[in-house]
Amino acid sequence: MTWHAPTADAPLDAVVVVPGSKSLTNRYLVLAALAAGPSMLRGALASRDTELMAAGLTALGAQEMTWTPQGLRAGPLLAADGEARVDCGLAGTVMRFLPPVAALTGRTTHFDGDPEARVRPMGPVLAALRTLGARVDDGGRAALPFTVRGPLHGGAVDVDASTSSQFVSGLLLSAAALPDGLTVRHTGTTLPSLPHIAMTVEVLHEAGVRVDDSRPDIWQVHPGPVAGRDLRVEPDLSNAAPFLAAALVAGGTVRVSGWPGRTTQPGAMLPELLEAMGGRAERVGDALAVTGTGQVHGVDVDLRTASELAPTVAALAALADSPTRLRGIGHIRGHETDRLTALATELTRVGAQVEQTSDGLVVTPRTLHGAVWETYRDHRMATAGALVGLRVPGVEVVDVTTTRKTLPGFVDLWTRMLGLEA
Ligand SMILES: O=C(O)C1=C[C@@H](OP(=O)(O)O)[C@@H](O)[C@H](O)C1
Ligand SMILES: C=C(OP(=O)(O)O)C(=O)O
Repeated sequence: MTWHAPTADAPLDAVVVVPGSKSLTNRYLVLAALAAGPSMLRGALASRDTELMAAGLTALGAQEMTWTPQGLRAGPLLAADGEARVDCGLAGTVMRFLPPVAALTGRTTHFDGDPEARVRPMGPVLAALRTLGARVDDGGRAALPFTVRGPLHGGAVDVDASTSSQFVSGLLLSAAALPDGLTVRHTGTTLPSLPHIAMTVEVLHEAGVRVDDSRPDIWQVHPGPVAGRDLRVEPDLSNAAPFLAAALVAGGTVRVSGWPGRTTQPGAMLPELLEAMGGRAERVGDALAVTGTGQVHGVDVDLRTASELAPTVAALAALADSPTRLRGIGHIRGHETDRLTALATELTRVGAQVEQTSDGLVVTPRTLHGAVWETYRDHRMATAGALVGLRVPGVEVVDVTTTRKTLPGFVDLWTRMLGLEA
């Protein structure tokens, strides 16, 4: 089934309310399960990735995971017997954050996920768990499916997180529950997505956990209780990206409400990035408003701290008036799909000239034409196709419902932004 991406036939004038952040919701859920008392996550994201996280924590013994109109009520883990099973779907946060939690419970836990998840990198997490005393059976594949059994002792562990910052975040999130705490040292030459590690440190601090991150590439989590919390989840700024980018393509203004004044989300980079590509970004009340003219400029940008934005920026680049170079994102070959190949293939199919480099893409705009846009079960490939379709008639996005990974209401929000009936 394909979705006919609508073109924008007039400048935009829209307010978009984007649901809660996937990265924050799933961190808060893990900490809620490790806390001593109940938590309430107001504005939590309800999507496939967060539902899988809640279900995984329930399988591991979480007392409560209840969606209410106000948000998600989450209760701590209780001791439970027997073997547990966790379905990771295609969620990096579930497959990297839950194995340490499973090891803490001492139960044998079987992890698996979608076929596409079985090629996502897991080796450094599994090696770290073994170093810390857990038994891991992965059949030598260093990938899903695998079985984990605790106990887990703390201390210190080295991890090469050059293919995903989530290896570090996953270990840190569980570390306060270890009797000795845990010091994690990154040993690789590059480290992507530093803001996501800062996000992990920040949510730990907010839950009363002491973390020392004063040395580069080393994080020390002290043992201690995790506080149950009543909190509000920020909107997902990475999901806001294609909507704000739409203003550059179609002209007019798109406002995303509830934009945080300060945030660890990589979407913090969007105002500067969209300005470099030809927009104007300003705060209006609690919103970020982006205004465009319909003319998009190419950029040369290192996206290693914000690689989730790469599909949006690559789609914009194909509609620009000059070439774009994206750097620092070799690791996104291990995201939901090999995103460098997927973006190069689909942008080439609609007529752009795209070269893959070792750590990114060079996109040279050409006259584009409609085509079937494959999405490879990748939510951000679907939203990138929608963005190209704003300008290019006849873009047919395959399996647009893949957006339910983090944004189940995508098609509704997109058509409403265009002033069309949802
Ligand atoms: O910790 C997180 O919530 C995330 C970290 C990043 O992963 P990588 O470091 O693998 O890019 C990001 O791309 C992903 O979407 C979410
Ligand atoms: C890379 C992403 O997801 P995940 O959390 O599955 O790694 C993403 O959402 O762009």
